[in-house]
Amino acid sequence: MYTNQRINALGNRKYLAFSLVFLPFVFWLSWYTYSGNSWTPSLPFSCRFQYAIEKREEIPEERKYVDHFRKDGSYLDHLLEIRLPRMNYSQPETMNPPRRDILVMTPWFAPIVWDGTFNIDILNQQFKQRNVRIGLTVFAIKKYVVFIQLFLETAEKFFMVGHKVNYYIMTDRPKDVPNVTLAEGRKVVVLEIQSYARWQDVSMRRMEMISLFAKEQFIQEVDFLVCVDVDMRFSDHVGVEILSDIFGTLHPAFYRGQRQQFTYERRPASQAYIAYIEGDFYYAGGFFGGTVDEVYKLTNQCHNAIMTDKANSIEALWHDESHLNKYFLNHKPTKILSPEYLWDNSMGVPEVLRKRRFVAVPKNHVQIRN
Ligand SMILES: CC(=O)N[C@H]1[C@@H](OP(=O)(O)OP(=O)(O)OC[C@H]2O[C@@H](n3ccc(=O)[nH]c3=O)[C@H](O)[C@@H]2O)O[C@H](CO)[C@H](O)[C@@H]1O
Ligand SMILES: [Mn+2]
Repeated sequence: MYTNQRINALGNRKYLAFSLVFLPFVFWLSWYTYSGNSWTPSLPFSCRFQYAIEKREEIPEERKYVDHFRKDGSYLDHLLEIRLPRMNYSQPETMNPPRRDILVMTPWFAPIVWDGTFNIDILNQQFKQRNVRIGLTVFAIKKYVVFIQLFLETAEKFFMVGHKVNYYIMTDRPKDVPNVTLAEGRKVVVLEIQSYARWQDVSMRRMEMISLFAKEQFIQEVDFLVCVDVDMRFSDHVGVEILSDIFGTLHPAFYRGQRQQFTYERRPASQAYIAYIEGDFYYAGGFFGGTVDEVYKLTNQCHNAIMTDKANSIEALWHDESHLNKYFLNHKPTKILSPEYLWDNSMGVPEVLRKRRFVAVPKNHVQIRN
């Protein structure tokens, strides 16, 4: 019975004609899918490479591994190789750590960056070979434009020297952005944004602005974002040792403190609420960063939390800084910068601080904010 039916089906001329047309089509489809010569596959397996092609369009020849993949059919065979040249440096000693006076590693294995704990030559080689592009975002709204000149001049001396840098200056006064001579591979990008009446809102809205521009622009132009205050000057090396997926900085006033003393937001009604029995460190609002993806997540989430607070008529004690601290409680940073990276000379110079790399410029708060 079954056999008869099959013979009948095979003998059906309509079925045969259909197979003759359909089977070559299947062959053609598979061939183009795997060779990828003239037709871009839209099947799921190719999605991440499609994404990579779009994201990496402006990268130099040696990084276009995606094209190799499409010709040769193997992604793993074309990963970027980072190969250090022969170098002369002192050996790391397992039994003799370079610093014993400070914590250099968190319990979740994020390094804490202090002078003497890293070799910048090794790191520069690694990041140079990745052809890393860094975006430095800084806001200068209203009178704060006066800080730009010193900020940029000192950044040219100390910030990511030898690497590609975009300075993203967000301001409501684009005409007041001074002209500063920049080294090769570095540029200023002025982004005009709106201003807010209260300085607290100016400070908090940075989260919104960074997340918006991260999505629209930064993701296409840079690999890492570094987001800082503008009322600052660089006074010593700040380089690729700071880069990691997502990083924060120990606040100069609290790095020795107990968690109960941290000025976290303590009202449960706020989205930034942290209980007295919680918290690792107190992070400063004026210096954080990471990959564009991670900074987007951080700023977008902090902005949403700020908006929720606003709808509930509550404002966190230290504004964006409170929300940043809440974010880092639940999303541990993958690297932490010591207060060398955010210092205020009004706090003196403790022995533990071998370098002051990025220092607050004294300001008259009342005058500059009004
Ligand atoms: C070094 C540090 O960790 N600073 C943090 C600290 O305050 P600060 O006292 O350092 O705040 P601030 O006056 O520097 O304001 C923060 C930033 O907002 C921008 N701005 C502010 C006002 C204005 O009229 N125009 C303007 O452009 C500017 O980029 C400035 O650097 O706490 C703030 C929240 O309360 C922020 O979290 C800051 O990042
Ligand atoms: Mn500041």
